[in-house]
Amino acid sequence: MGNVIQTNELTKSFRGKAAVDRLALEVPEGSIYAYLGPNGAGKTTTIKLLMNILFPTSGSAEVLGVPSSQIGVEQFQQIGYVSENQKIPGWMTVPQLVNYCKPMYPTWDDDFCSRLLRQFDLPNDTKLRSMSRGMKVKAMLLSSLAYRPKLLVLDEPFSGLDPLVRDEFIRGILELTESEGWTVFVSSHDIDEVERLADWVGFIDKGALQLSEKRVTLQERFRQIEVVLPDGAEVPKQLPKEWLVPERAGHAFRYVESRFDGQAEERFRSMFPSVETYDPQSLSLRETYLALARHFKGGAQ
Ligand SMILES: Nc1ncnc2c1ncn2[C@@H]1O[C@H](COP(=O)(O)OP(=O)(O)OP(=O)(O)O)[C@@H](O)[C@H]1O
Repeated sequence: MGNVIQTNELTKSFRGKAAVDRLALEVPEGSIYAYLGPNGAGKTTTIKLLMNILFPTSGSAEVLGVPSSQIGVEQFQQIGYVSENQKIPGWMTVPQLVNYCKPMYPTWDDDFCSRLLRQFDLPNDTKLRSMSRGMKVKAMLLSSLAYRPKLLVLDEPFSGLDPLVRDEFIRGILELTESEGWTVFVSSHDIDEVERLADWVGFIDKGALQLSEKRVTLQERFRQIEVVLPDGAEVPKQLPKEWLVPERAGHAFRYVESRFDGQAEERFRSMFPSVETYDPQSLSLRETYLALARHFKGGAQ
C-alpha cells in the first residue's frame, strides 16, 4: 500500500517566517493519522497546503497521487474536508445542503446519508446559520461523509461536539475505515479522542515534524520512570538524550524515557548506580503528548 499523502520539503512562510518547515509527511493508505502539535505549530497551514488552499513557498505535496497544486474537482470528489473555519452556506437548511451537495459527487450514497442524518439528529427546518457550533460541524461532516470519500481530512473536528456525538462520530469513523479502507488525516487537540481513533501519530512543533510513527510503537517506546534518590545522591549534570523532561523534587526524580529498549535500564543504572528500583510505567497518549510538548517547548530540537 502506498501513501495517500506525501510531502517533500514542504515549506510555507508568512513574512519570511516558516509556519511549515521542510515537512516530510507520509500518510499510509488506510491509516487514521492524527496530526498533533501545540497552538500555532503549523497544523492548519499544512492542511491548507494539502488542500490547495495555500501555495507552498517551496517544496511540494502529493495527495491521492496528484501534486497538491493540481488538486481539482476530480480529487475533491474523493476527499472529504471539514475544517473549523470552513465557510458554510448559512442560508440553507440541512435538506437543502444535502440537495445542493449531492449532484457534485458521483459516489453520493443516499442510504448512508440517511443513516448519518439519523445518527447526527439534525433539525430539518433550521437554517445552518442559526444552528449551534456542534450542529454546524455535524452538518458539514454529513455533507463530507455521504459520498464515501477515499480520504477524509479533518481539521479540529471534535471542537463543539458533545461527548455522545464525539463517541458516535469516532465509532462511525472506525467502522468505516475498517470496512471501506478510508484514510483519515485528522488534526486535533483532543488527545483522548485521538487515542481511541488513530493508528498513526505525527507531532509537529514550530513547523517541523518531530515524529511520525504508528501509535503503538510510539507508546511502546515511551515510559515514565520515577525513583526515590538516597540521601546525598546527586543527579548527573549530563543526562542521556533519550530522557525527556527530567525533573527533581526533593528525593524524587522522574523522567520520560523516549527509547524504551534493551539499553534503557543500562542507561538508568549508569546514571544512578546506587538506586535499586527501576519501575518503568506505560504512558497514555495524553501523557506522551505532554512529555513531547514540554520537551520541545523547553527548546529541544
Ligand atoms: N495567513 C497567515 N498570515 C500570517 N501568519 C499566519 C497565517 N496563517 C498562519 N500563520 C502563522 O503560522 C503559524 C502556524 O499557524 P497554524 O494555524 O498552521 O497553526 P496550528 O497548528 O493549526 O494552530 P492551532 O492549534 O492553534 O489551530 C502561526 O504562527 C500563525 O500565526
